[in-house]
Amino acid sequence: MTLEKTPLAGCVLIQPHVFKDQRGSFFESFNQQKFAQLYGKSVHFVQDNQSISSYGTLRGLHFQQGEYAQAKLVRVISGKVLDVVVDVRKDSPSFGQHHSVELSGENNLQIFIPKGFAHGFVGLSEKVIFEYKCDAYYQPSAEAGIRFDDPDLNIDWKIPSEDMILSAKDQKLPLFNQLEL
Ligand SMILES: Cc1cn([C@H]2C[C@H](O)[C@@H](COP(=O)(O)OP(=O)(O)O[C@H]3O[C@H](C)C(=O)[C@H](O)[C@H]3O)O2)c(=O)[nH]c1=O
Repeated sequence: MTLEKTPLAGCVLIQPHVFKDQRGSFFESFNQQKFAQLYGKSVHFVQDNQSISSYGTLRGLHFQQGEYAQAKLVRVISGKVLDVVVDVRKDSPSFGQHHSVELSGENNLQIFIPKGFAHGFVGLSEKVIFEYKCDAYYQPSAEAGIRFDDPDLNIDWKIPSEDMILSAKDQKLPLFNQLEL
């Protein structure tokens, strides 16, 4: 397992070590002790989520606020996404900046997203099975979000807008400069 920093403080990429043999492959998708040794801080996840999306499905940008803020460890079990995180920590040097990375069932790459980030992804393959761990429980009353096409963020989602599939909720999310953080 190796860890690589991103330009956003606290947000890191994790590359598990994949064991391959004549049967196929194996890797530890999460190991609390190894994570803490590499990251320098422990994390205690309490909820695992899975979503299945078709090509063009864009989920996000979402985050939970206050005491319900979630750190997440996200990965793609099969398929491919462009995963995007936005730093919404007002006191952060990278406040308002975003980082995107391709996660896939092929590269097994994971991204650890600390509390204080909005998160979203768009499906780049025909079908995506997406799995992520959260260190705080789902709390609908604490949900917040940013419109995917926010002009200040200017995120390149890599697919034509006419291919995008969004929930009614996500289509009505506020712009970044309308957030009360
Ligand atoms: C997030 C969540 C949702 N739900 C229920 C609420 C809805 O009835 C249904 C679908 O929820 P939603 O449309 O918010 O699902 P996504 O658009 O995939 O939301 C996720 O999208 C981005 C990528 C994230 O990082 C967030 O963790 C999460 O907000 O599942 C639950 O019961 N528990 C949960 O933890």
